[in-house]
Amino acid sequence: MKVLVTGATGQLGRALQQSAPPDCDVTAVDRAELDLTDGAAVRTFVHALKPDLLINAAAYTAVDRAESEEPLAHAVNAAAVAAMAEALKATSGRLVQVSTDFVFDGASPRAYRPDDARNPLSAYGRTKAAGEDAVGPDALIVRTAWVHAAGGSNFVRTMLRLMAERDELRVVADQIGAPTWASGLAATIWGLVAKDARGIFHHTDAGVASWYDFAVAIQEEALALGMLGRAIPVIPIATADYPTPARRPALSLLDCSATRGLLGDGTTHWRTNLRAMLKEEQALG
Ligand SMILES: NC(=O)C1=CN([C@@H]2O[C@H](COP(=O)(O)OP(=O)(O)OC[C@H]3O[C@@H](n4cnc5c(N)ncnc54)[C@H](OP(=O)(O)O)[C@@H]3O)[C@@H](O)[C@H]2O)C=CC1
Ligand SMILES: Cc1cn([C@H]2C[C@H](O)[C@@H](COP(=O)(O)OP(=O)(O)O[C@H]3O[C@@H](C)C(=O)[C@@H](O)[C@H]3O)O2)c(=O)[nH]c1=O
Ligand SMILES: [Mg+2]
Repeated sequence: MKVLVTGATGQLGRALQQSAPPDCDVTAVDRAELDLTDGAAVRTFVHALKPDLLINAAAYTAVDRAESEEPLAHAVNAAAVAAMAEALKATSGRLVQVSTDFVFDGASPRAYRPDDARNPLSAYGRTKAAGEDAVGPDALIVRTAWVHAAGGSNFVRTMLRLMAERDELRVVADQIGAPTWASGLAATIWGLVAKDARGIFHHTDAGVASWYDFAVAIQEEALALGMLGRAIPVIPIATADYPTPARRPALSLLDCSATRGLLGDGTTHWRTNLRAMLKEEQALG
């Protein structure tokens, strides 16, 4: 099977390349090879390669910056997806689109199911919701949340940097979600592809955390691995005390039971995967 992966240098793009099944012939493209803001280039590329499958792991992921760059975020997160869908319709290829918990408003008292109503609070969330709407009838959409990978741009590496630089950290304790290791997400995407799944599926690591809980765990695990020299106080705060340009959901857990049911497997707790990610991060040096 011929597979095109976009976002080759991103967290998920890398993980997808590392875990591609042997029967998949993967072409992975970065921004220099295919700029997603150029819709004509996207269509031309797909028409030339004629992939059986396109996994779109590229996205504009700077949540706060998107508030002042929504047209650019929309071009990458939605218009490019429409161009992919249009070209794949002509070449009879399938599309896998990756989306986010930030399409929800976080006001639900329970974990979001795939068919729950969306109500994004941020420009990033709006552009990702528009991307979901652009995929065409036969696509697979995989929503995930709080993704991290060694070497990537993520909360874990931000915390490691700040914990080395500062004498204390204040982290919001009233935004609840589920951290997710890119490697497990990639395995789930390949598993859903193998099952020829269509429609919307959810994948996060098992368990629940606030960003504050996540930060505390990051410090504890990094200290245990010798990645930090000393412990600093990590102080739980309210969202109101950490103003950001983008609004974020308060409770954005994703109900992953349909995915687990289809794949017949379980997920690993986020803390176990955090430890695995940190070991890889340490090995990168
Ligand atoms: N990170 C997270 O916490 C979450 C991510 N998601 C979704 O998962 C998917 C994968 O995210 P993740 O791997 O973490 O994201 P990353 O930010 O790690 O990677 C995004 C990739 O997209 C590329 N990209 C951005 N703009 C363009 C462009 N104009 N043309 C071509 N490539 C471009 C980036 O290239 P470059 O390096 O050159 O900028 C980068 O390789 C995305 O759909 C994201 O929305 C969902 C939930 C949580
Ligand atoms: C650095 C820092 C952040 N925070 C807060 C801000 C925010 O509410 C929360 C997380 O911050 P970040 O900016 O790292 O996370 P953010 O980039 O918003 O993460 C999101 O990215 C997009 C791509 C997604 O799709 C989401 O699932 C989610 O992973 O932590 C603190 O409270 N203290 C701090 O020192
Ligand atoms: Mg971020």
